[in-house]
Amino acid sequence: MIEDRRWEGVYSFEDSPFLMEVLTELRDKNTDSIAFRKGLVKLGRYMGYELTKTMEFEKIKVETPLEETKGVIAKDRKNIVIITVLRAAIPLMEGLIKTLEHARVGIISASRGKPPEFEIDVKYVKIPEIKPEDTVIITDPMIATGSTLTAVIQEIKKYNPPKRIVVLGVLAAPEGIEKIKKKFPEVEIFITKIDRELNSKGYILPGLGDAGDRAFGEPTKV
Ligand SMILES: O=P(O)(O)OC[C@H]1O[C@H](OP(=O)(O)OP(=O)(O)O)[C@H](O)[C@@H]1O
Ligand SMILES: O=c1cc[nH]c(=O)[nH]1
Ligand SMILES: [Mg+2]
Repeated sequence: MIEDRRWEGVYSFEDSPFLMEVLTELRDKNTDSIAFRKGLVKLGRYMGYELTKTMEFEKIKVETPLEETKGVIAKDRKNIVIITVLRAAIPLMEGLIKTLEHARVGIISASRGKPPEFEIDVKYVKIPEIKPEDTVIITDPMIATGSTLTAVIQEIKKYNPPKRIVVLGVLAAPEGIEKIKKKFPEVEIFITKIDRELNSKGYILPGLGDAGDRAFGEPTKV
């Protein structure tokens, strides 16, 4: 995990050969949706484990069948709310919850409109109670313009303030991170890799394409 020099509280995982290998598979246009979803599950699981390194653990004593020794007990790990942003975050959440098994899960649907406005349509919000000791992990694989996450964070701010708000994703464009950190400086971002830029249609370059479509197929218009 490396803190990016451009912002405070923004971490990438370019130092992890395992994550870079999974990301390479996700980027490959020949990766089908089964392998793509599996890749997202793997990333979620591993990044959930990495996130525990930033959490509070308490030292305790433990009795083995032979003698007493020192141990630890997770505090923060038991106070987690994962917010899944539909659609593409579903496999990422599936992986995350394997490492953070105590988490309560909220769902938000947010779909991004056409350029240049990229209007965000939030239609479905089901969030469990948020307590002051909670870490809220918003999971969405792509931070492009940052408009979706801005709308999602605004939605979460309507609830009780948690101890931490953390964003966990796969790829981000610098523009998107800049937008979120400017509006919500307290929000921490953990992202597999920060890419170069956005194209005129708001896609991340080099990116991996449309994460929702690659995981679940292109939606049909009726
Ligand atoms: O930072 P932004 O510019 O707002 O873009 C990022 C959003 O775009 C994608 O969702 P999309 O709207 O394509 O929905 P989908 O997951 O259903 O495909 C992605 O999963 C993010 O939520
Ligand atoms: O590159 C991008 C940008 C937004 N949403 C995606 O799924 N991919
Ligand atoms: Mg999409």
